[in-house]
Amino acid sequence: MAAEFCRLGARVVVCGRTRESLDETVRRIDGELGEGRAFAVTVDVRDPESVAAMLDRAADLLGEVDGLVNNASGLFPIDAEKLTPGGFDAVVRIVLNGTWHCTSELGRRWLAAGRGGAVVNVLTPYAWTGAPGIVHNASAKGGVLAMTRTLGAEWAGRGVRVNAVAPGWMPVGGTDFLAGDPEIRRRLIDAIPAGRLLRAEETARAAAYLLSDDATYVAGEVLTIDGGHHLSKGLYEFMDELPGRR
Ligand SMILES: CCC/C=C/C(=O)SCCNC(=O)CCNC(=O)[C@H](O)C(C)(C)COP(=O)([O-])OP(=O)([O-])OC[C@H]1O[C@@H](n2cnc3c(N)ncnc32)[C@H](O)[C@@H]1OP(=O)([O-])[O-]
Ligand SMILES: NC(=O)C1=CN([C@@H]2O[C@H](COP(=O)(O)OP(=O)(O)OC[C@H]3O[C@@H](n4cnc5c(N)ncnc54)[C@H](OP(=O)(O)O)[C@@H]3O)[C@@H](O)[C@H]2O)C=CC1
Repeated sequence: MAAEFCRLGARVVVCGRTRESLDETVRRIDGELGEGRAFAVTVDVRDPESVAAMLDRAADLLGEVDGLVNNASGLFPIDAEKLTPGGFDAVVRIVLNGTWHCTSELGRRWLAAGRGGAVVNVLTPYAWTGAPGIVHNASAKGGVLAMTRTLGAEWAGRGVRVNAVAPGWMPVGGTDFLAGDPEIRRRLIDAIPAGRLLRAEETARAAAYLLSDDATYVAGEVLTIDGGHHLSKGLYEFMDELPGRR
């Protein structure tokens, strides 16, 4: 996502807890586009003080911070009845609390300065469909959906826009196992009306639209990019088999 933003002309601070992976991302962007577009700053989004320090550093590096993408997440598949309080908390603190810490800290700064800005939260369609097997992450993403709509309305009149993208399956990061398992990949693709998996650059482009001035009248909205997957064939999957189809 950072690389695609830079290709579109942005200057970007990439954040996370692991210095090496941030530096690797910056190195890749430097190699493609030249130095000075991307910078690495470590942060733990669960810690408000770490978030404030990250935003101070981002402002030093960029001059002004115009946008924020809340992308950090974590999950492990588990039956709901086996999930401990600590396990639920661990995921909610990254996804829901982390999104709040970053958004509230930067939103306050923008409002105090009397200037606008744009936030894009990274959701998934299961924020509203639910996702058996990952109740912690689905609950947290559902919370971020409510936060997106609430702040989208609360801050729209003061130039701070809060929106979200909801990507379908991308064989990257937490789901890169998809690329290596032909059977899972085939079953997924079969269920997606668009007939293929999502490319990471497509998510980045959708987020870039919401961050851009082309979206100044878009507030509290969720842009779903899943090839129709969550709509899918639903209750009527059998319709494909009826005479006259295909
Ligand atoms: C699906 C499509 C969408 C995709 C989205 C993504 O890709 S998102 C990105 C995907 N990528 C990633 O998620 C990155 C890799 N994932 C992670 O690093 C972890 O999953 C994490 C997010 C929980 C880390 O949080 P942490 O460092 O704070 O963890 P900790 O070790 O300190 O444990 C805290 C609590 O959690 C419990 N617990 C932990 N693991 C398991 C488990 N497997 N089983 C059961 N329980 C588990 C542990 O027992 C403890 O609870 P207790 O005993 O105190 O009640
Ligand atoms: N992959 C997919 O198919 C889909 C992904 N999504 C969403 O896209 C986003 C990215 O997912 P993906 O790239 O797959 O996952 P990754 O696991 O690759 O990325 C998660 C990122 O979050 C960072 N992170 C985790 N915890 C923290 C923390 N406490 N503070 C700061 N950063 C943290 C990780 O860096 P580090 O560990 O170094 O801190 C890592 O860079 C997520 O919000 C996910 O829910 C949505 C739909 C589908």
